[in-house]
Amino acid sequence: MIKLVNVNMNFRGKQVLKDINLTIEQGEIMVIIGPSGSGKSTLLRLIIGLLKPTSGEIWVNGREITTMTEDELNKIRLEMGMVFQYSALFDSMSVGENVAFGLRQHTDMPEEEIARTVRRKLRMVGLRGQETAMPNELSGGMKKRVSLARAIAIDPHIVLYDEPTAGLDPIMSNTINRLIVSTRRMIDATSVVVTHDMSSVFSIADRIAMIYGGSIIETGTPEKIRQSENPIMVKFIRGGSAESKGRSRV
Ligand SMILES: Nc1ncnc2c1ncn2[C@@H]1O[C@H](COP(=O)(O)OP(=O)(O)OP(=O)(O)O)[C@@H](O)[C@H]1O
Repeated sequence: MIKLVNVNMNFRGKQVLKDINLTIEQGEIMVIIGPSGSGKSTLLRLIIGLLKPTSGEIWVNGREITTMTEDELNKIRLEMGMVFQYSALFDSMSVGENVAFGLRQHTDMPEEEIARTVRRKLRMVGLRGQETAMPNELSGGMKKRVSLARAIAIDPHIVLYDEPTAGLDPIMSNTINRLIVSTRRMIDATSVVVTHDMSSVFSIADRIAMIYGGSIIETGTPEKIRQSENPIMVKFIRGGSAESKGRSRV
């Protein structure tokens, strides 16, 4: 479970997140939406402990992380996997080495077991047998899938996704969305997904939180959000769809 209590974040005096209160239950897929610059990525970086809030508490699986040392945070991060916006694979390493990276860095798992785990995780994301491929031989969607396999290699309790379908065509976006849902089912992970892509939002979310100007203006199930009468939300849902269609043609 993830819980943010009265979280404020300022960058050089500019308030980027204002009094955020948000609870994400164990096993839930929470999708964070909001316009560009509203503070979505900042929220993810706070949850993974890359940023410390100006004030407020952040609880991850029952522990308050804002007062932790870097060593303590590194341990907590082992319970989290992150899928970065641009996949962030190591280009000089093969697919298998990318997926194995965290296991080699943070566990003393024997090589045979690492190889078995890598094989299993690649199978989960539909990339069976791609261990020796290099990232530059892969399409954007395949890179995203490798990035997901790497994020879940150490069986995290929490998976964070930053714009997982950005730049992908609608078919590959659907594949990634199905993987987000099946990953939650397979490893019972709590998932936080930041996205602009409104078609993804409604197909994967258990709940949606809308950030606007640094504040959460509405939280609820997809049905509740669809029926929202908040003019900002109504406008965003319509505009967001148009934006995601435009982007997917690129
Ligand atoms: N390290 C930083 N230093 C100063 N300002 C920052 C920093 N990180 C983010 N900001 C500012 O905080 C605001 C929110 O940024 P953030 O990246 O969280 O928004 P976002 O909702 O994820 O936007 P996008 O959808 O465009 O990725 C922006 O005005 C940004 O310029």
